[in-house]
Amino acid sequence: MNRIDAVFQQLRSKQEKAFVAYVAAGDPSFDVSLEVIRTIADAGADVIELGLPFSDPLADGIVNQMAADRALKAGMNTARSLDLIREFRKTHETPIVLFTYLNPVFTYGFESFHKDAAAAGADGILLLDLPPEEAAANKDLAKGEGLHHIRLIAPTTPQERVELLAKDAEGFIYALSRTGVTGGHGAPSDDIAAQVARITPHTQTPICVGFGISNPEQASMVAKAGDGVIVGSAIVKQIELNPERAADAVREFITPLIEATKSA
Ligand SMILES: O=P(O)(O)OC[C@@H](O)[C@@H](O)c1c[nH]c2ccccc12
Repeated sequence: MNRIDAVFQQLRSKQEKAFVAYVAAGDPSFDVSLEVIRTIADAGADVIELGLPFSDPLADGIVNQMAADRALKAGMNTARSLDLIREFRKTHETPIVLFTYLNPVFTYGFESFHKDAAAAGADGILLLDLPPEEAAANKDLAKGEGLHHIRLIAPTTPQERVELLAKDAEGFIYALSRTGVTGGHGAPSDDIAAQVARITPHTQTPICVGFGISNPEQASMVAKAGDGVIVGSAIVKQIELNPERAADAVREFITPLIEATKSA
């Protein structure tokens, strides 16, 4: 069974919500990044969303842009990101969703990317700029390799499209708490429950909510509305601020977020 499905099945039986942590692969270096993702897993995160650094991350705010930049400067690329997963898999079973844009995947080779990502130990792929209408070939490949294709639903997604996306969803659905790019300070809008309610009747697939979540109160509010909480920029910021003790800083930061998610 895909590790993502196994985790959500367990969570469902415990009636617990998922905590999903995003970091950029290789930020600020290969070795520190490996320590960071091991620490995130040990702290109790249910899924790791790992960003493959890309030079033109159009949906990312400044914090994630700078993280990708640090990683690229440290020599990260797609192949090294897969090495990072391979190293992580020697010690940990936490599911990994690879987040990236279409461009680096095309550069690497679409088919070999899916094959190599699955072989390295990835469990899902989120290709930000691959619309579902154009995803047919990708989906076949992803399925072929046992990788789940994670889909985004935004507050601006029309209802017919929500239904289309929900019907074919795999692993979990990524519901954006609001429009715009990642990071940002505004609290996620309080109609998150309404957002989730737009999707729930059309799928059995768990719905996780992300964008702009940075403190335990928000995590708790979001965990009550959906099946999981996704936090990115606020974690990445800890790495930016504490390059010398990145893993410890990340652990200290996410522990209360995970507690808030689990007790929601
Ligand atoms: O950073 P935030 O606001 O906590 O949002 C999650 C996010 O970082 C992560 O899921 C992500 C990184 N890059 C993205 C681009 C688009 C959508 C989502 C993402």
